[in-house]
Amino acid sequence: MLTQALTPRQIVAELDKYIVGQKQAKKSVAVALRNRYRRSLLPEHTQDDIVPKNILMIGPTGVGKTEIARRLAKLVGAPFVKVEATKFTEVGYVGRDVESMIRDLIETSMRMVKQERTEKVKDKAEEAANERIVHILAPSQSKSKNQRNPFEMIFGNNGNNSPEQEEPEPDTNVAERRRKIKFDLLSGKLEEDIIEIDVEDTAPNMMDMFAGQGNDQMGMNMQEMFGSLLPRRTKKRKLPIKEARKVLTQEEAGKLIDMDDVTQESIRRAEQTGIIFIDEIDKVASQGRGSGPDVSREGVQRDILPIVEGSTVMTKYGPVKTDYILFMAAGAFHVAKPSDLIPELQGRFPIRVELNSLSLEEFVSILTEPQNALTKQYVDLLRTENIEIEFSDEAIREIAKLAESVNQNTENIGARRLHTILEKLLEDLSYEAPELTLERMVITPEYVREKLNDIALDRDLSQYIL
Ligand SMILES: Nc1ncnc2c1ncn2[C@@H]1O[C@H](COP(=O)(O)OP(=O)(O)OP(=O)(O)O)[C@@H](O)[C@H]1O
Repeated sequence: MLTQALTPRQIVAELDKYIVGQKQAKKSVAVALRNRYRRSLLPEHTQDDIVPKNILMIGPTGVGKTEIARRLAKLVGAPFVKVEATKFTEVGYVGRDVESMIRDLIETSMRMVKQERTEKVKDKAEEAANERIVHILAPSQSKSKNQRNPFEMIFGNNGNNSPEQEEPEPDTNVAERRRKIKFDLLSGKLEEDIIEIDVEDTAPNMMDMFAGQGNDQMGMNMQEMFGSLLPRRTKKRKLPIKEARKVLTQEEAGKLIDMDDVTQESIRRAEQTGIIFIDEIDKVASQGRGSGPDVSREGVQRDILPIVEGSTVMTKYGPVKTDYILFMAAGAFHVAKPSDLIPELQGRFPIRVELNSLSLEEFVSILTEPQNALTKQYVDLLRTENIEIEFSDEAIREIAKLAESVNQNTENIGARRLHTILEKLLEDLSYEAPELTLERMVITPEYVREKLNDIALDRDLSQYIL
């Protein structure tokens, strides 16, 4: 993929568009990604000797760890999943469940590839869908007049094809009618007309009901395994033509896409470019040779280890090798230290980066600079109600200060605090917007104080509201 050829500097520049600060972390992930590209240029036998160097991100909550990983994946079109390591310590989880992260990755990969392929055949599929609509609106006379024997349709009629048994050509009237309908259809005249179509029935069937839970854990599914042997069930639905076209286009696209190819490409992409983000890894680090919870925490690390070291996981799409998947683990490490992880796992995450707590200045930048900055989002949303809001620079500073002080006085949740504060700040305006007649509104520091001071200064209140 072309974007993989981005230089580390270009990758950092791309990340800068969305994430404020955290220079070191951006650099490290950029290098890890570039190394992957470098590896792909090497001869195959050398490639196999080079394993990706996984990254351990250390930093408090809400400072951009997940955001960096997610943006990186998006940048290069890599399948991405995030899991919480603590999930595997929950009651009911057993060792093999850690493999679900690979199954989730392959599902993500399948979805991406399927979507891309669907996009490619979209025009053709829509054409076929239109053709089907025309045939439904103007069925051929032969079928409607003398329905063929269904057995004959399935088994043929042993070559006894006498001329009168052959399906007559649709007569010129039908052809003419179809031509006219097609013209109306394509010029958009029929969009609201109701039409009845046969759609595939996706409701669970008896096979699935008998299959129970066990198969699900293997990532298997009876319908998928035997689906092709069973007759496809359809049901009739009445829809406006514009909706029916969407359904039929999906179906037609499905016929045009080579699913074996999609599966192979998805596996390749997950294996070679996949990124798995394992959050809260510090929560499964154990201190001292404990018993009870410590044992289970160490157990989770031991379960994760083979996946990170490189192994093969069975999925319903086939075996998936984990050797070249890029793993990023993250944690606050307030109590446990990276050295409390089992040594083998420490060795698999040789790149360590620290992410800093965000400063007041950084809060100001987060509010205004990223392409999807929070204040821009609210401006866009309220514009749909014909209200142009504008945040004065001082108001932004006031919001940032409030966020910082609430973080200090309650729990420090980093930039996430900006989300809750802004939501509260604009709550009344968002509620009243449809009835307001103003066209422009400037959010001033006074407005911020008026809306938020009472809550922000009251520790108990802000714990619940902000
Ligand atoms: N440096 C940053 N620049 C821009 N936005 C940020 C930054 N840090 C955090 N955010 C915003 O805060 C939200 C939470 O950040 P993120 O999910 O990256 O937290 P995290 O560090 O991974 O914490 P956790 O480990 O608790 O998930 C994101 O949705 C993002 O919008």
